[in-house]
Amino acid sequence: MSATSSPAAPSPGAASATGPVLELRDVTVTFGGVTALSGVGLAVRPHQVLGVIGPNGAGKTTLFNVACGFVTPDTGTIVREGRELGRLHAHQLAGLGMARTLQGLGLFDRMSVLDNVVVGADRHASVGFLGSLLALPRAAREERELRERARAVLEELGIAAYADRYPPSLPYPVRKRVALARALAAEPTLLLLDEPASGLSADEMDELGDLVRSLTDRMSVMLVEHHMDLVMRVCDEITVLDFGRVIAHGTPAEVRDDPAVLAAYLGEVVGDEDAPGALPATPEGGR
Ligand SMILES: Nc1ncnc2c1ncn2[C@@H]1O[C@H](COP(=O)(O)OP(=O)(O)OP(=O)(O)O)[C@@H](O)[C@H]1O
Repeated sequence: MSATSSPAAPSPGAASATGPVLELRDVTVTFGGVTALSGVGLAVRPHQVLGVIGPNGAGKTTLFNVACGFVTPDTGTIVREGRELGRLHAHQLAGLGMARTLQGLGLFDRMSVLDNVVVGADRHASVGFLGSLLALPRAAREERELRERARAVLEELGIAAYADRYPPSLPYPVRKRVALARALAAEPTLLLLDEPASGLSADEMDELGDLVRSLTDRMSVMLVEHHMDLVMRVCDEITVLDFGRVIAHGTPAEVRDDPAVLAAYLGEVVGDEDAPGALPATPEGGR
């Protein structure tokens, strides 16, 4: 199965590299006696949505954590725009132009929605927390700009009306959008999404798909996701894992028809198209 280049045209101002914005090369991860990933390679290209799928236990979460730099592989390398990454802490991601959302959302319950998103936008602040405490004029200006950027992202995601609310009072799909807004506020060039569709209705998932596609003019996206219909609809390319190995890679159409992929999912879905992992029988607007 052959890799294809992204159909999305690069736009000025986003990632300038023509090579991959993120590469995993020959990555192996073991936990005790369990091999979670074995010799895995993948590449996220500029302005592309790369999907990562696989049955339960295939290694998707481990791969996501490796891509974020939170799990150090036993062997292999992670390369961000040509630069090899070592182990990272969460606060270092933004400086690398990376942002991610997690299944657990990780919102601050005692901060307003707007403040949660401001935390994400903070990457651009140069004065920092101490400057804010001392109320330096520059800090005040940066604070204003951060809040403006955060409000703009809330508008973009259609949740500006919730700016002054607190996460615990909001429905789950709105909280998911807040988590996404926080990631986008950092203006990343690479967005890593872990199961963004979990807990969403079919309509909400469609909206999420449109939104993810709309981001590709300014960033690349790696989407780790169970919901096959979403993956098939929004991804330019898909890497399929099973038992910690890449068993297929290609366009949605190529992956959908791959016998190895069908075999890997057979035990999981048995023709139940409503199941999260079910492979749709017909293309759903695949590009
Ligand atoms: N911290 C850990 N300690 C031991 N084994 C682990 C650990 N994390 C993952 N594993 C094992 O590694 C393998 C891959 O797990 P991983 O969670 O990455 O798969 P997954 O594709 O995300 O699964 P799911 O779809 O069920 O979330 C599994 O066999 C899992 O049991």
